[in-house]
Amino acid sequence: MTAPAHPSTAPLAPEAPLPVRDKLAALRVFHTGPGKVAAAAGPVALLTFTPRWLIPRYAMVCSPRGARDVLGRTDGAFDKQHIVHRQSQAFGRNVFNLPHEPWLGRRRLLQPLFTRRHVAEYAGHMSTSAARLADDWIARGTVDLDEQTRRLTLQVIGRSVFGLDLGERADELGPPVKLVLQWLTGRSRRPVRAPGWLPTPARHRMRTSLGQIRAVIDEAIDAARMDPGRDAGLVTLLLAADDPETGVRLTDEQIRDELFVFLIAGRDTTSTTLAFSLWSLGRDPVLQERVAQEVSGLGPRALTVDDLPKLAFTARVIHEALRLCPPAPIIVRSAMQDATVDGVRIPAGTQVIVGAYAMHHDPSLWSEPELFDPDRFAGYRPVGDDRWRFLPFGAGPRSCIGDHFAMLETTLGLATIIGRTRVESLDADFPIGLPFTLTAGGPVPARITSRS
Ligand code: HEM
Repeated sequence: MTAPAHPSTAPLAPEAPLPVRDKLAALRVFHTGPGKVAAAAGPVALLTFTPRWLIPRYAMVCSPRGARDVLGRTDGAFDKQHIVHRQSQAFGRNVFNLPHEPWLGRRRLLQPLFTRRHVAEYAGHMSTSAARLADDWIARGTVDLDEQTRRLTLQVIGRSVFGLDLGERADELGPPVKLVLQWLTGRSRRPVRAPGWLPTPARHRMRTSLGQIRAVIDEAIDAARMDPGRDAGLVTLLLAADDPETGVRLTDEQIRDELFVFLIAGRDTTSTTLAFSLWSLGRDPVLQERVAQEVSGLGPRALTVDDLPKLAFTARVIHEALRLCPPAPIIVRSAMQDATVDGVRIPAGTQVIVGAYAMHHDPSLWSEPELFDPDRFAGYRPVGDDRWRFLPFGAGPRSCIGDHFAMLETTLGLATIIGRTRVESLDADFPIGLPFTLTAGGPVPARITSRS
């Protein structure tokens, strides 16, 4: 896309007319914060603090045009230099956190591994795992959808990405993954912190967790290298991948860093989407019946990637879950130069927050935004600015590389579970928690019965 009007001709974005306390709260409560700033100051607003040398200036962007002007830039004008990206480099430099220049080649190398065709090759494990889990739920009677979908997605990532049957170890990996995410959230929400060399208990716990995760990753790389012919998932493709322009391959350390981010970026996001979808259907028997009927039309067998075109309503349920409960409620960048965003100027050095959750809940962009209505996505083919109002996977050059993988997993997972079970949500609210990605903040209890 072309760059918007030159920033020197645009007026400076307005400062949000809010007390410091409310500005800080808007930064800490990732999902609803940007919407509150937009209500007070309009779709693009600055949050300036003193002292300026200690706390950077922020901008909140909550309009589709604003999102386009930030996320659509292909020249690195809004780069991944935000504190969250720098902090996450403690876990390695990967396609998620690399700045623009080194990112270009890395994404070029990885992109072919995430096309629909490739994903279909290594990501077919969802139905089997989901069917096993659903039968276990029926035996239990009552389950916590949050805990259970986290287990499921870790199992599936274990098989599809690492080529490992994690079995019981999937449960063991849950706590270290959670701790690493919590550490990252804590660091990015606190502008003032202990110096890097200080051995705090939190750092010690984080390093231990990191070691546990890395041990599994190393095991996956070794196993794939020893037996390249086996069904070893994405890791096998990573070992063989090269940059289509330069022919350069990834080093073992780079492969390890990429696998790490696939685990961190792909686990809680997909599990929350599944948990929220199941909870929503568990509150609405009519919608749930429509999913069940769609699945029963396919016959009593394990679902495969070829069934996706026939699971259109199930996919709409997933989209609606991603709208109401986007696992990435905000998308953050740093302005590397002065830039025009939705007609106003954002100065270089500003930390920019695009409010995806705020736009997904904006009544001027969606009718009855709080209503769970999957049919709003029937025939949804957004064009022009409209396509920037729905950002579950981000947008522009740095949009989610795992979007096909995530849609495949969640659609097959939801269809398989609803095809076998009736879900009745026992709580009227879905508890929102915020450890980095938007996840459930507590148990999501549901009563499960068999459909057969
Ligand atoms: C429902 C599931 C998922 C959601 C909602 C989601 C959401 C997102 C979003 C919003 C971004 C853009 C972040 C930004 O612009 O700063 C992103 C980037 C990314 N996601 Fe996902 N994601 C999901 C699943 C996955 C999976 C399964 C994987 C890997 C297997 C993955 C890997 C990544 C990576 C590597 C990036 C960085 C891409 C880049 O900067 O080039 N995600 N994701």
